Amino acid sequence: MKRIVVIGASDQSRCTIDVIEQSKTYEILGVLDKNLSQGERFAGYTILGYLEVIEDLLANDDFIGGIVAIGDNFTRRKVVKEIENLYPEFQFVNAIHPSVILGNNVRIGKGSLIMPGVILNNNSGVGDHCILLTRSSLDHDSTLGNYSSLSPGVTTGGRVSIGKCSAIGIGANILHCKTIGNHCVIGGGALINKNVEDGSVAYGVPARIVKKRKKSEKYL
Ligand SMILES: CC(=O)SCCNC(=O)CCNC(=O)[C@H](O)C(C)(C)COP(=O)(O)OP(=O)(O)OC[C@H]1O[C@@H](n2cnc3c(N)ncnc32)[C@H](O)[C@@H]1OP(=O)(O)O
Repeated sequence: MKRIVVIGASDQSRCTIDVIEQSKTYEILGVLDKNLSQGERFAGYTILGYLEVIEDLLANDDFIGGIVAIGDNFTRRKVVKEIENLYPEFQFVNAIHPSVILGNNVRIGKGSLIMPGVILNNNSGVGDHCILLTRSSLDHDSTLGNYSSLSPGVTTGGRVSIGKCSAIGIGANILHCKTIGNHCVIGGGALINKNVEDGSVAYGVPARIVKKRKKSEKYL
C-alpha cells in the first residue's frame, strides 16, 4: 500500500484520517503539524514534524505524498501552494469514504476529502483540495471549484456552479442552475435562489447578500 502523510492536526484532520483508514487506500505514516511537537501523538499517529520532513520522506520509494487536512479554505490553499513550490513531486491524494455514491461521469480532482453519505450525481465535478462533509450532495452537472467546501447536509439542484475557495454552510440549499462565485460564504440553512457574486456573504431564506468579504477573512 502506498504511504502518505496527513497535514494538519485538528478535528478536520481526525475525520480525514478516519476516512482514509476506512477506505483502506493508503497507509498513513504520520501527521505533519507546525503547532505540535515532533514525537507527540495525534489520532493514533506520530507528529513527524512539519513540511521540512517531506524531503526525507520522498526519498522512500513507497511514499507518494498526502492530503492537506485544514478546514479553512484559504489557509488550506496557502499550505498546498507552499508544498507545490517546495516539492513538485509530492502527490496530493483524495480521501473518499466507501459509502460515497457516485453517478456516471463524475470527476474528482486531487487532495479532496469526501465524507460519509456524500452523493455526487451524474456528470458532476469536484475540483482539487475540496471538502465535502457528511451527507452533502452535488446534483447532476453541478461543479464545485478548487478549495471550496460543502458543510454537512448541503444540497444543490442540477447545473449549479460553485466557484473557487467558497464555503457553503450547513444545510444550505441551492436551487438548480444558480451560480455562486469565488471566495463566497453561504450561511447555514440558506436558500439560494439567485446567483451570488464573488466575495459575498449571503444567508437567510431566501438568501440575501449581507456583506462583502476579503479572500483571507475567517468564515466560521
Ligand atoms: C462538521 C462541522 O461543524 S462543519 C461547520 C459548519 N458550520 C457552518 O456551516 C457555519 C456557517 N456560518 C454561518 O452561518 C455564520 O452565521 C455566518 C458566516 C453567516 C456568519 O455571518 P456573520 O455576518 O458573522 O453573522 P453574525 O454571527 O455576526 O450574525 C449577524 C446576524 O445574522 C444572523 N445570522 C447569522 N448567520 C445566519 C444564518 N446562517 N442564517 C440566518 N441568520 C443568520 C445572526 O443571528 C445575527 O442576527 P441579529 O443581528 O438579529 O442578532
